[in-house]
Amino acid sequence: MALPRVRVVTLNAALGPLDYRVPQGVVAQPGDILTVPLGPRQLIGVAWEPERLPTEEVGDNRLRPFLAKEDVSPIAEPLRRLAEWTADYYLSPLASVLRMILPGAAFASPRQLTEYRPTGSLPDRMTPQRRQAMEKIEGRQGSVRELARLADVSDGVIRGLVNHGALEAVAVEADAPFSLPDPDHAPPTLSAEQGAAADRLRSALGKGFDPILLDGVTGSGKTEVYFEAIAEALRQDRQVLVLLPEIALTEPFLSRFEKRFGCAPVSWHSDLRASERRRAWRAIADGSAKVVVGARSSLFLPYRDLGLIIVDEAHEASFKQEEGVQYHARDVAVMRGHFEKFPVILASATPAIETRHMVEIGRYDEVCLRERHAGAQLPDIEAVDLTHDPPARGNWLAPRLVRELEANLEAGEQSLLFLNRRGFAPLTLCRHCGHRFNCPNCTAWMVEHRLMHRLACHHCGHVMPPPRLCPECEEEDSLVACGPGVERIADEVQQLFPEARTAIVTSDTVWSPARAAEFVRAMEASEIDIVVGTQLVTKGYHFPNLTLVGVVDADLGLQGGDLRAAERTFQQISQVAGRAGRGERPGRVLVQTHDPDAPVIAALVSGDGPAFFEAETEARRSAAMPPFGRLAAIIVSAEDQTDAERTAAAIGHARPKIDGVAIYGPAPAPLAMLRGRHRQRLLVHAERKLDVQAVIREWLSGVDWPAKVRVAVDVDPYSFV
Ligand SMILES: Nc1ncnc2c1ncn2[C@@H]1O[C@H](COP(=O)(O)OP(=O)(O)OP(=O)(O)O)[C@@H](O)[C@H]1O
Ligand SMILES: [Zn+2]
Repeated sequence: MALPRVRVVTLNAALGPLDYRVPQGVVAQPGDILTVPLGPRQLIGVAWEPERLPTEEVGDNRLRPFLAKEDVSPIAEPLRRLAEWTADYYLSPLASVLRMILPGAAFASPRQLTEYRPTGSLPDRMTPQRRQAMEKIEGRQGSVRELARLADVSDGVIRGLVNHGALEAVAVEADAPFSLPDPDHAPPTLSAEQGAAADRLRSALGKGFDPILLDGVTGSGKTEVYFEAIAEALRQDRQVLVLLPEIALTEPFLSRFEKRFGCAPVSWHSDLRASERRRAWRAIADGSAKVVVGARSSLFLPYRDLGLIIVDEAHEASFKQEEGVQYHARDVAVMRGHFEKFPVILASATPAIETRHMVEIGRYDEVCLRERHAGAQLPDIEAVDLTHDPPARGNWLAPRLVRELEANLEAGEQSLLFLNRRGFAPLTLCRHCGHRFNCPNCTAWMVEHRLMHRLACHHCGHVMPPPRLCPECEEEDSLVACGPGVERIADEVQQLFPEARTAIVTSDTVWSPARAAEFVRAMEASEIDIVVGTQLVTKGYHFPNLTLVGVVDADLGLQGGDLRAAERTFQQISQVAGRAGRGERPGRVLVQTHDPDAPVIAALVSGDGPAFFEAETEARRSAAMPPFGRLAAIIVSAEDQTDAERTAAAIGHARPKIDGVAIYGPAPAPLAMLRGRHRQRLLVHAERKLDVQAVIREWLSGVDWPAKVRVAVDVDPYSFV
């Protein structure tokens, strides 16, 4: 008789499925999480249905027993199916998907652990490193390793601070339970329109798969309305996941949630400490974490009884993961609802063409909110033609916008200037010889950050101090900043209105939920008059006293010929415009452009979004672009240029000749070098009905390449660099 055996997928993407013997007296079912031996190592893996993962059978005599069954809930069948679907669709190893279900922190730490926090006293001897550490740590708490990483110092510096009494140990109970949100804590009084929408969402709960687009203008109360769906899920004792596009949005969400439900939800994002991660993961898996709010990585966690997913700001491109498994969290959220049979709500004021199309063909239902809450009006949008009304020399704000800022300051109202560029200037060059500062690792300019006093590459993070001499011609003080970033706009505002209180809001200044909370507090306390920010401030926030929005450069996003450039510009400007006039006073929006006749600008000004989307949709349809056709990018990269070129050429050479598929390239990717790797790209354009993954899988399986070359496939790409 054959020995009882189990097939295991480990979390190591380089390994295929492995078979183990089931030790006597133990039962192993698909989904169980096991510790298995591999040579001298121990690995975590998941038991899987053997018939779904065919592999070469190992004889009974070579079968080793697995070591242990982990004391956590097994991965349920629908989640196993979702993992397989994700791996297949995005052409990724199943192991890489499992790593998102079972992140390291889930098992690592013990029940009780030690963390450290500032005591308030400083050591007698203050080294620059110690000072840096204490500044960066601020009021935070974490393990030695976490604080060291946070402060960008060695573990030794942190230990030194502990020994000198500047940091003290705290014992943390790793698995303390979370509070339960109360669906009846403080329900709002909904308007008739909101009430009807909430009814529709509530009625979807507990009845199976039901994807719904919640399409409501900015400030219409989408959040209030989907909170009612959350309340219903809580009454049915199901778990809920709310996906947000950025962790900076988490904090305002938490406090709003707490007002409605009496306690904060469980959050999951990259800023969590290991202890918080373990605690959240365990509560998610045992079902005691009722409502989870998180970034896209929270989508794959093993919820015990998920009954609803809400994707807020569902049009946001940041839901697309650009590394590892290159999945789109919005699309996988819908698939999760399909496998686990629950409703999925996509909330947006500017839904993506892909999502609208799903509504059009009847796959998704649509619920609309057409009015702002409490009679607030949508702001007027006006174009400022920079050709006719140019800014003063060396400045970036047109006289018309400056006058409006002044009027707003006098009226004691807040203003927001939007420019999607971090730093002071995107390009630095030598006025004497024309030398440009490029990143040594990337095809990109070094961006000047005056606040941090350095030049930085936004692709790889390479930094250098701004040199006094030009490295090319050695001319002194010859470097000039070209073009504006938010810091430069903030400088201009300071010069125009020295008395105004300004704040710069970018990922450099608001990098954590705590920072975001501080920004919200300062805005609400009217400690800020003018905010200068990147896309980080365009969504989610609700500041009633914010009445003027200026878009510094509406043409910026239209450069580069990206498939979604116009759509994204429309979404971004509508979103940022939507921050204005949310309270009692009406808002106004000035959009600076060199091309007021461009269809996207004209549509924003006339308010005719539907016509713009229709024209964009038709353009996509006639070019058979997504969602009417399919795209996939194959990126070949290597440290050595010739290696990358050779493999790309071999892949190009083996290209399949199939009706309905066009293959472009290989050619150097627009970002020809990234993090020190040379990149070649092929683009696959296929008819909608074609199984493009099967074509690519078959194609690449016939080509070999050296281990130092990386070949990544990006299915449904959002980035074309
Ligand atoms: N029925 C209601 N009762 C009380 N306050 C409400 C109600 N509906 C909306 N609000 C308030 O109006 C403001 C805007 O609502 P909310 O943020 O939910 O809109 P939104 O559609 O999600 O906005 P956006 O898409 O612009 O982020 C919030 O401060 C919210 O608390
Ligand atoms: Zn770089």
